[in-house]
Amino acid sequence: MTYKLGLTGSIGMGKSTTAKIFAENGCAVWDADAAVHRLYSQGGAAVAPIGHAFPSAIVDDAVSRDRLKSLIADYPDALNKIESIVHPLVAEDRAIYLSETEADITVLDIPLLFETGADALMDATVCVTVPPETQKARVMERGTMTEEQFQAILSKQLPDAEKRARADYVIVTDTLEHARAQVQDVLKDIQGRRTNA
Ligand SMILES: CC(C)(COP(=O)(O)OP(=O)(O)OC[C@H]1O[C@@H](n2cnc3c(N)ncnc32)[C@H](O)[C@@H]1O)[C@@H](O)C(=O)NCCC(=O)NCCS
Ligand SMILES: Nc1ncnc2c1ncn2[C@@H]1O[C@H](COP(=O)(O)OP(=O)(O)OP(=O)(O)O)[C@@H](O)[C@H]1O
Repeated sequence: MTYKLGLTGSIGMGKSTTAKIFAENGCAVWDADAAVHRLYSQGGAAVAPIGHAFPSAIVDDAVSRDRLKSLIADYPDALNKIESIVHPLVAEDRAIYLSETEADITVLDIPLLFETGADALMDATVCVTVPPETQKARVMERGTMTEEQFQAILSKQLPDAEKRARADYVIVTDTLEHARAQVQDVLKDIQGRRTNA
């Protein structure tokens, strides 16, 4: 059975970039945000239930993220309702992926790893981190969110310090070289433990 390595970190901390480095080192990667993109697209399983709860969120038979973001800005509680629809569908997508993968190690990029209790299903966990000023600058640089939207998402996430305390491994994503070296250290450690087990 594949070794399940849960990868988390707050918004903009470097999960996707670090997941890519794990993939370059031979790991399979399942990405929760990418699963949400599939679920929201035409024919995706979230389109009907989101449309039922928020008819204005549907554009061209798909869930519009821009419409969702303005709904959340107007009604902050909308995010809880969206989560209650989306999270079970994401968990189903993950279970199917895990049952089919033949990789030795699978990295599961899950922003809400600890918040949703998915950490209990993992063999080990990794938290990516940078100082809060760097985090905010990186998110704002993308230009996809207002400061209010950033704060709304941040307030839904476990604080960075708590994630770091709970994770088995911490990777500082200040530079790519540093992140690559730490990914290799994590993989060496896991492989060592598996051969000694
Ligand atoms: C709020 C939405 C419309 C924003 O879309 P947008 O494309 O601008 O941003 P993106 O999806 O890339 O999210 C940016 C960051 O915020 C995180 N995030 C998204 N939703 C949440 C949430 N409900 N709670 C905490 N963090 C979240 C993402 O994981 C990511 O790290 C979208 O993220 C969404 O529909 N979220 C609800 C589904 C969900 O809970 N996803 C989290 C992973 S399962
Ligand atoms: N090790 C690193 N060195 C330098 N820059 C990095 C590193 N890791 C990530 N970044 C930069 O930080 C930004 C956020 O990274 P990334 O998209 O990987 O974060 P994320 O945690 O997946 O974000 P989100 O939570 O919004 O999905 C990007 O601009 C990326 O280029």
